[in-house]
Amino acid sequence: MCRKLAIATLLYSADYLPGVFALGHQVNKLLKGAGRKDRIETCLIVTTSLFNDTLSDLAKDLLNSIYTRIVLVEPLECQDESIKRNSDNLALLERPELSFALIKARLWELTQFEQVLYLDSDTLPLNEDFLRLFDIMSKQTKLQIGAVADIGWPDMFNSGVMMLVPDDDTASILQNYIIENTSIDGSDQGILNQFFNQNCCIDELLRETFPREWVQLSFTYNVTTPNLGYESSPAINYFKPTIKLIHFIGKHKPWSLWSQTSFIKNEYDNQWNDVYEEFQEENKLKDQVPKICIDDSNGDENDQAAPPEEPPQVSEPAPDREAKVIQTQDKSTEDQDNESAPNPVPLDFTKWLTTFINKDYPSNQSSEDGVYLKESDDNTENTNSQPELEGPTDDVQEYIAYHNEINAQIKNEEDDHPKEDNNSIHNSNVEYEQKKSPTDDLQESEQQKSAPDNIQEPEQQKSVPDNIQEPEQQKSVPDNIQERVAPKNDLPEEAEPYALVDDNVEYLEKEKEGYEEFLPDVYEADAINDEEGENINEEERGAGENAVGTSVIEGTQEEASTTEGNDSKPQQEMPNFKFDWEDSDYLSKVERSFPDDIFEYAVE
Ligand SMILES: O=c1ccn([C@@H]2O[C@H](COP(=O)(O)OP(=O)(O)O[C@H]3O[C@H](CO)[C@@H](O)[C@H](O)[C@H]3O)[C@@H](O)[C@H]2O)c(=O)[nH]1
Ligand SMILES: [Mn+2]
Repeated sequence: MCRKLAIATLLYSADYLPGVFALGHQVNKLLKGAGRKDRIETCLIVTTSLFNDTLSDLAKDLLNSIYTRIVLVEPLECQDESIKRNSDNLALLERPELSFALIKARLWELTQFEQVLYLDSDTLPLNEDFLRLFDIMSKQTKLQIGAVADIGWPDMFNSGVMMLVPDDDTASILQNYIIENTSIDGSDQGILNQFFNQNCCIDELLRETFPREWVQLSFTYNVTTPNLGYESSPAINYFKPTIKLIHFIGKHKPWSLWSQTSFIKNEYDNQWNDVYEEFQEENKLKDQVPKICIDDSNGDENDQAAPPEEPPQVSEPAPDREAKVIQTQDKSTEDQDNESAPNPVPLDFTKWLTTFINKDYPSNQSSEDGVYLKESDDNTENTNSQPELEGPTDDVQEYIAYHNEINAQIKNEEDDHPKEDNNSIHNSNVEYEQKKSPTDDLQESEQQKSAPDNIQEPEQQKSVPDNIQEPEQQKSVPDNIQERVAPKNDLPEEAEPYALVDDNVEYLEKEKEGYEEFLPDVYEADAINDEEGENINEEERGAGENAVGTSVIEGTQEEASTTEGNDSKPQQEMPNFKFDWEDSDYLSKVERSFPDDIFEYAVE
């Protein structure tokens, strides 16, 4: 009998895409190395509106190539109420963007799998040994969760790495529990602990009958960093060879500018960078996605070019999609002579976002619209829910607004300084994109016919509607809630979200000619044909598999970095990339809601 296994991660905002890319890339590599690529699926849980409305075709294409299954999910029912209820606790965390992480509760809806290893997108497995979790927890029951103690409160688990058994009943009960209870930390970690962790049952009497169980795993499966408490601990040296996975908790992720420019670098940040670099190289993104560097002398940014002699692989100019992809390369390719820039930063958030976010999205939306608001509108009758979604919504709006502003700026600069035509393909694409008209949209719609097989994979099509139409789940929701538009009704009959996916892919298909080389070759339609044969029946799954690894310990190693790659070559004269608003008091207005990276980037 086959055990259907998956490694899943989550994405509900575009700024975590680097994490999702790097993680997927690394997991694929390790699965391959372990000879388990055909036995364990890689699954991305992504919010429908983010995927359909916000991500660029390039981003979707990459995600499709990395993950064997992409599951589009709608916000939880009563998300607004839950977020509101949790807002005070979440404020203590100072991480408003995490309000939406409650959507992790949908992981238990992935009943197409018998067991799922969930990994936050800010995690990085270091070696194949992390796959041992499937062995350690091979007898896991649906009432158990396997996780590592959190360093903040070790009687609770960290929800960035979780072994779970999907189950409709559990999913339904959990989602009701979320509706009715306030999370300790205002987000998923708190509420999942309250739901699964016996330690969170502070009434001794009730604890006797606590129905679920946290199975504590070795810290080496989820070594969180930064971890100041352990920073100078010799334990890190002792346990280092046993560490299987690193988790970059907190506001600053390895891909954020703060991390990139910080003098103090964690060696694991560097490892993450290596993986991301490799991902880019394998997918030929280096020529597609611009970089910047930070000029330390004046704080201005300067673009680092993709080599102009290696333009995208097309000789014919200007399909729409390509134009989108190339759109931001104008700055980075113009006037470039391939100098290696000092202090290269792998991700230019501004341009990076314009590459991976559907450029049409912001311009088609009113400034009041945002990703989260849109989702909220889709799922509730309450159209005034935006204040409750303040954090993420504002963030998304802000960076979309920012992104528009940058585009406008770039365009102005182009008008002022017409490009030298040493990159005619790029330039023509840019112009093409900027001239994009309604006619182009018509052309796009013509392209929406046959999607590639991988997307039409029936299982994948099934996954969302099945999950969302789960009748028990509906039943168990209180009446007042049920009257609200249930997610299943918002996912108009299975095809609609996929129609959108297909549209995008279809769009790719037509353009594929120019991108063939670019398209990664890692997609495997049938990832699970598993004969692992462990044949574990539900009943046989005894409780209390105390999967405890032997060693529990360790935290972080922060190391002063040798600022590698900092070989300051003289900068080429670059257009002034400082914006008017930088001299105004604009930043004082936007500081509150800008994502860190962008804010830091702007300040610098
Ligand atoms: O804007 C966001 C924020 C989060 N995520 C996803 O949600 C996960 C959780 O967010 P993260 O920033 O990783 O949270 P942590 O800093 O790791 O904070 C802790 O607290 C969170 C809230 O309880 C838990 O979700 C985490 O697992 C736990 O490690 C991310 O990895 C992403 O997969 C997004 O897609 N977009
Ligand atoms: Mn995390």
